[in-house]
Amino acid sequence: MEERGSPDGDPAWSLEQGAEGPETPIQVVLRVRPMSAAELRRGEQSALHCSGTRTLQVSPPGGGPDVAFRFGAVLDGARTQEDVFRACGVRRLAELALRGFSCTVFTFGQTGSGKTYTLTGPPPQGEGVPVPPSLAGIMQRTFAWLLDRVQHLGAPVTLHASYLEIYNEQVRDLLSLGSSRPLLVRWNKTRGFYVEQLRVVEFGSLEALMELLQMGLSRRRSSAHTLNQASSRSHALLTLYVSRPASQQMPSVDPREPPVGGKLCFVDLAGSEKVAATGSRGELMLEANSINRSLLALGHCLSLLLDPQRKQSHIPFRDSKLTKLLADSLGGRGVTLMVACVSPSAQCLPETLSTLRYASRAQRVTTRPQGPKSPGAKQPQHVEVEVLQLREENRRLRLQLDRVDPKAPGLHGARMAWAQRNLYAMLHEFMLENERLRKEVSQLQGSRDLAQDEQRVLAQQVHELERRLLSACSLHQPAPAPPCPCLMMPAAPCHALPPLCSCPCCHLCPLCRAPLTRWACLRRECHLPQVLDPEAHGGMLLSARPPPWAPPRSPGSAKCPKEKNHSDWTQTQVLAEMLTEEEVVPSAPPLPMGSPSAPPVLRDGVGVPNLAQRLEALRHQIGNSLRRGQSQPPLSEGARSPGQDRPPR
Ligand SMILES: Nc1ncnc2c1ncn2[C@@H]1O[C@H](COP(=O)(O)OP(=O)(O)OP(=O)(O)O)[C@@H](O)[C@H]1O
Repeated sequence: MEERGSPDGDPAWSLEQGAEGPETPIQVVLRVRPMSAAELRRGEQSALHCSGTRTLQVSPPGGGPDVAFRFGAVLDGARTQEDVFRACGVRRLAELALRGFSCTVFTFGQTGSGKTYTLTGPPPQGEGVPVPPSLAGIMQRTFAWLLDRVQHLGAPVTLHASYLEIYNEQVRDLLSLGSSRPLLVRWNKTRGFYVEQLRVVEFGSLEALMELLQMGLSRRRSSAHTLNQASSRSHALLTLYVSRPASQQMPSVDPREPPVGGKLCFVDLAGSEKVAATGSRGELMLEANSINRSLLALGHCLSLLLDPQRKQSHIPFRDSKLTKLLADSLGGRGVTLMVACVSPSAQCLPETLSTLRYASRAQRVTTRPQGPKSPGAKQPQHVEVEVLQLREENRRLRLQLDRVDPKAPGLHGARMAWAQRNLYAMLHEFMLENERLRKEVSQLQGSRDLAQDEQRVLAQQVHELERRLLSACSLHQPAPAPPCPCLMMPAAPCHALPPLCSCPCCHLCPLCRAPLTRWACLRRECHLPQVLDPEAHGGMLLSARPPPWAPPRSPGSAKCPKEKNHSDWTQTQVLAEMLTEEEVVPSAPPLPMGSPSAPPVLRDGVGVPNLAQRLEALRHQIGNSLRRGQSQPPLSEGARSPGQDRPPR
């Protein structure tokens, strides 16, 4: 069977070419499982007929017109696990994950329709009885393909995995080392919704990954009921994180966070069930109610996502843990594939029709896949917009809460308690998030203000030192001083008066290109006449020249790179960047506070020591030139005595 979504001719493949791709619909593949032994025993008839590779024909048992449904691919009961793997195009998703996209495969359908079978294959038939490789599901096949691909990539790739289940609206870690207690679902601006303290395990081989899968599968809740002997009672999410070396991506801000990079998530949803049909009682019934409620919330989000106007505003992803964790896959920046599973039996037709409608709706939902982004890329304004949106949602939730009238008909007993518990929990969680965001915004603003203050102080110091340097130089300068050919400083300090050359632009001698020792050209005598030739340089005024700390001209260039006036050069950002040779990021964490007289210190301790050293060098130079000025006799008439015109210290 041909693989869908192959790179050639598939518009979705162009995703990899841009940071944010076009609107991409959720891909839906429909799988009809074969009649089960029990269904055959009961003599049930098939109500489904696959006509072609993309259309499913539904024939109601009592006659009546057929109904047709079209999907990306329709696979009948004769299709093997390998056919399904190929038809779903999961290799394409894995490839996209390797390129930094966030991809999701989820199975959906009634209980007993074959979701778990499709994703992970049948359960082992006994202790130590291995499942034949031909029955391996989409997950094992994708794992094998991915690890093989990584091996042949020729570039280092790091792989991590996490595995969780949502059982009775509580998140549990299926890979936890100790006892598994419920984990909180949180939200932040870089990760969206995420599970706090979820164990993320690094693995390097297919065997290690298979072990993690088996560990999770064996811990996942399952029970027997009328329609399925091994029915999953929870939604399970296994996520693979693919990260490339630091040179190809930004590192994660928090070492406890999973690495930033591509993601491939497999979601095995618990099946919807009619409690009357499955005969669930007690705990089974509670589980069934919880499963149905979260699937209802998922369906509600899908319906709203279909409405372009609603999509822009509020989608109630917070209504359940499942919708929170699938928010990005459904309405966000992920690439998503849904495998809808149905039973062919006419007895299951109402549930099958419900699945088909659900799946039809899902394939009209679009996402905007987006490549990897730096975690710190968001600007404070974006955070503020998010805070505003969250406040609006907060207000809506309060309204919802107010509307829960204890005397309202139909809202009493357990339902009432459930509604209140959930709304209060949601509200509480939401307010905590809001509070965190507010703190973050004010921290960002504080750090930006500090950085600006700091840049102002540095600019003033450099300006002052520059002034002192120029005034010190003028003490020994023969009048009139011909300008230096490099146009960065008067010529006299550069070549005529050794060893006074202090022009930082002359790392190479502009005439002979020889490296300058102590910033003075060793062969200055031989080209002194050229230097002193007034034709060799444009008559640039000192006030129009960049200050001494301006960057050197590119070797071989006859002109200064770009003429800037003095105020341009003292623009604080430009200044700090040139001196430290790195970008000054206004949103970096706040600076440590120092005494006002202490030399300025930039964040991370990298830039400013550099800057401070340069300032120190400038100070040193001024001192030297002053000392020389004091010890030398006046060079010409009209030259002032050093004591007379000593620059302030
Ligand atoms: N394509 C198939 N070929 C053969 N057997 C299948 C197929 N699909 C499902 N089955 C069998 O049907 C039964 C139910 O399948 P499965 O447990 O995967 O359903 P499910 O949708 O995950 O159910 P639940 O939601 O209750 O967990 C299992 O015994 C499984 O082996």
